[in-house]
Amino acid sequence: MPDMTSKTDLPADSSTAPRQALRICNLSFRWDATQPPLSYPDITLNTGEHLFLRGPSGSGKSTLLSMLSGLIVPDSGTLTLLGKELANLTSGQRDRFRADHMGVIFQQFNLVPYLTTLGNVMLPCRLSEQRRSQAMPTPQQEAESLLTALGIPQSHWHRRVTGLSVGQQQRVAAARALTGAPELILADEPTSALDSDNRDRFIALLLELAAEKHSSVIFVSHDQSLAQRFDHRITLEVAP
Ligand SMILES: Nc1ncnc2c1ncn2[C@@H]1O[C@H](COP(=O)(O)OP(=O)(O)OP(=O)(O)O)[C@@H](O)[C@H]1O
Repeated sequence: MPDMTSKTDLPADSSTAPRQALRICNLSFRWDATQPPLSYPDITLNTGEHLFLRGPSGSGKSTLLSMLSGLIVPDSGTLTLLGKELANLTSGQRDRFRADHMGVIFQQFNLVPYLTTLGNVMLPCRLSEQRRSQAMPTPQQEAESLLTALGIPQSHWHRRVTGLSVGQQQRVAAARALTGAPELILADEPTSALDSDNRDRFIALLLELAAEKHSSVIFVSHDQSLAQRFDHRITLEVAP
């Protein structure tokens, strides 16, 4: 695997930050001892800011999201989320931290097929007391208002989520990520199944709803045309 270099327009540090959502310093990760490590630029992201992360296939975007969500731990460097150094937490504590503070939108949505649309959106509130207490005014009412904002007709709310179209499932996954106002939203290529009109509408809504909830968004995509919508942009590169 080739070395990776990266370009960023972010400051490496910001001592005047109101509150840091994310700070990455000298971060690297190696999947395999025979390969050179993936290394990352230093990043500081304040609460409520959003970051667009792009780069070619193999440049390490998904690996970074796996580190951010606490599924894997860095080999070196530090990764601090909401003031907590993730490497100092046990794997159980990282799972709890993820449930309490992160909404994740995967490329394949990862919706629970036997639950209804509403059941999927309310799931984070079943798994986290903190998310439940932040769902306003109640988990169900918040889920309904998110689904309305994201254009999912009421007639679909009590149906199994697998009966919805791909574009609708994508928006359900966004509603689930936003419910209970997590401080961080991680979105991995969430618009790959959408045409350009729907994609633009989806991103505008995602950023608007995240702003209402004061959530920071880290959005991964290959699609350069989306970059201007975000406060900050990072490009990861695979060196030749
Ligand atoms: N589970 C894994 N085991 C071993 N190597 C892995 C694993 N996941 C990723 N890699 C390797 O790490 C490197 C970065 O992969 P990663 O999936 O993070 O890149 P990416 O930028 O997200 O790519 P894509 O845009 O294709 O999703 C690649 O060389 C890949 O082969």
